[in-house]
Amino acid sequence: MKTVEQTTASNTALEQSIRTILQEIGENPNREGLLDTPARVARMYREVFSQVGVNPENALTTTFEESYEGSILVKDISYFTFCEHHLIPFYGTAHIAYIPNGKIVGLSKFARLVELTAARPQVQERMTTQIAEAIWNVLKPKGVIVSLEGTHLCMCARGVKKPGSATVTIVKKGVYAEQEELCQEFQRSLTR
Ligand SMILES: Nc1nc2c(ncn2[C@@H]2O[C@H](COP(=O)(O)OP(=O)(O)OP(=O)(O)O)[C@@H](O)[C@H]2O)c(=O)[nH]1
Ligand SMILES: [Zn+2]
Repeated sequence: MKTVEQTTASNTALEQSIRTILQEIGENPNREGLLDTPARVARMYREVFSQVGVNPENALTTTFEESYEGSILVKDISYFTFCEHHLIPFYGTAHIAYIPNGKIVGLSKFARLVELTAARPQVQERMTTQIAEAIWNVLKPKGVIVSLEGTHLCMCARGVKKPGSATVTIVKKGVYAEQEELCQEFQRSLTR
């Protein structure tokens, strides 16, 4: 846990770094429109990177015993995160399905899990894996499948400039890795 003095010092260091970036791109950080920008961007970074180093499993602390034998799908969970290569957003939707093995979790916790993995510099593959592994480790289900659709601004707004391109990642564990028909059922549910 950081002390107030340490937090203030690192806030100041973050603000100073942002001021330096403004100077280095040829801007005048002292002009009126930019005066509050370093503090504002520092606040934003603290917000959007608030879960750096936090274990994704922390989102799944409350579980319930339940003998449900079917699959559970929570789809279209929107997310915003930041590409760790360029520190600009990628965003999209997450779809999560699992087949429990005596233990379930509140539905909102999947959205919390997505939020927790999103609030840090990310790559889409690792975010997908972190979500799947947290569910696999905590609920010990028969199977879990996680799919993320992502639009990467680093591919749209700069570099190759390909707006409209989308990236899909899928991680399967347990029976989803073994039984193709379960994956097909998952895919069909997404298109309904
Ligand atoms: N695999 C993967 N790559 C990503 C993700 N987000 C961004 N990238 C890619 O990260 C790569 C970084 O490549 P570099 O060659 O080091 O950086 P760059 O010169 O800016 O690359 P360009 O984007 O091709 O201009 C780029 O190809 C991005 O498209 C992600 O979530 N997963
Ligand atoms: Zn990027």
